[in-house]
Amino acid sequence: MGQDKVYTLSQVAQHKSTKDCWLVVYGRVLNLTKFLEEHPGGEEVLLEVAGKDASKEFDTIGHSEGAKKMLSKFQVGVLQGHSVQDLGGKDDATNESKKEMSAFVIKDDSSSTFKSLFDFFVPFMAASLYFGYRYVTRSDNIGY
Ligand code: HEM
Repeated sequence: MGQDKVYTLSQVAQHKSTKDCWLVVYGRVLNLTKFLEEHPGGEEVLLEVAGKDASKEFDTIGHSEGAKKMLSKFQVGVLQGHSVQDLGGKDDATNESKKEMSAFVIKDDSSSTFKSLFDFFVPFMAASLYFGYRYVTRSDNIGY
């Protein structure tokens, strides 16, 4: 309800009392008035950042997935310049599809390829020279 409404930070700043407490987390404008007393972290911390962007503080605490999913319940709009997808549940699916692809790298070690060719070539040349020499100096070709 009214979640697409766009607010500026100065509009959010008008709501920073115990009876009217808004704040911004991850680009969402949240009305936490009813949540103040229920917040497991206490109402003081929320009132300290009331009317402001509290994304950093929300993050620093290391809120649970459950806490993150609660955000959309209190949402009354979005902060100007932000577009927000619903975090509720979707996040897990997104993370799931982000599973990294591991690349198969065929090791292209050209120096070792060259080395094995060379290893073959040297004895081959040596054998050719040896048998070539034996051939031209063989004792039964004296007719030439
Ligand atoms: C904006 C909406 C917020 C919601 C829905 C929310 C919700 C919650 C929930 C459910 C918990 C219980 C622990 C957990 O599940 O992670 C919690 C704990 C806490 N929250 Fe929040 N919170 C909000 C904002 C904030 C902000 C802005 C601050 C700090 C400025 C804050 C500070 C804390 C602290 C200090 C705790 C206690 C952590 C502990 O005992 O380890 N919360 N909050």
